[in-house]
Amino acid sequence: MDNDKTSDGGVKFYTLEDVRVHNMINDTWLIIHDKVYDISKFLEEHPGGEEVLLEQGGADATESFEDVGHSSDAREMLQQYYIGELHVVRKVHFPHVLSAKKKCDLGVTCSLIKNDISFSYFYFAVSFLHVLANLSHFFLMKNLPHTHTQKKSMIA
Ligand code: HEM
Repeated sequence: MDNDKTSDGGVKFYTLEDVRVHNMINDTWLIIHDKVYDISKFLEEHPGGEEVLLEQGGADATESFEDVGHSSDAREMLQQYYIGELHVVRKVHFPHVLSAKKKCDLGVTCSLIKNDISFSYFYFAVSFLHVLANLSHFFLMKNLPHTHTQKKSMIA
């Protein structure tokens, strides 16, 4: 079963994981420019042969598609096989974590996330210590003249 999501506009979104399993004859999906195509019924019709399409099955074929220099007719043909968009995680705060999450969604190793999160904590801790050091310095400086006059009055 595909883990596809439908937005308000009725567009379906697929992750790379969803697309990856459609990599066989009679069930071939491709990604071209972040759009997902079900080209199962096109394999035999492809002027460049079905082999090249099967090789790209379940994957991002943007580069191979562009390398061939397909005609505008070929680009128009694509539309009839369109089934949805590649799911991309929206960017908000914490760019380290989100970029790692996106990599994870796109099927690249997720272990990077842990490193990125610990880097965020490390960055937070360093900033916190920096603020603490500045505050201590501020209060120390504020109290110094006071200590000095105290010493002077003690001597007198
Ligand atoms: C669903 C996506 C695709 C469509 C609709 C499509 C369509 C076409 C069409 C109509 C042609 C005839 C030449 C032209 O009009 O440009 C063609 C040729 C060709 N296509 Fe595709 N194609 C697709 C994907 C791919 C991919 C992913 C590859 C990857 C290698 C590829 C490789 C080729 C090759 C090698 C030729 C032969 C070029 C030649 O003989 O000069 N195609 N394709």
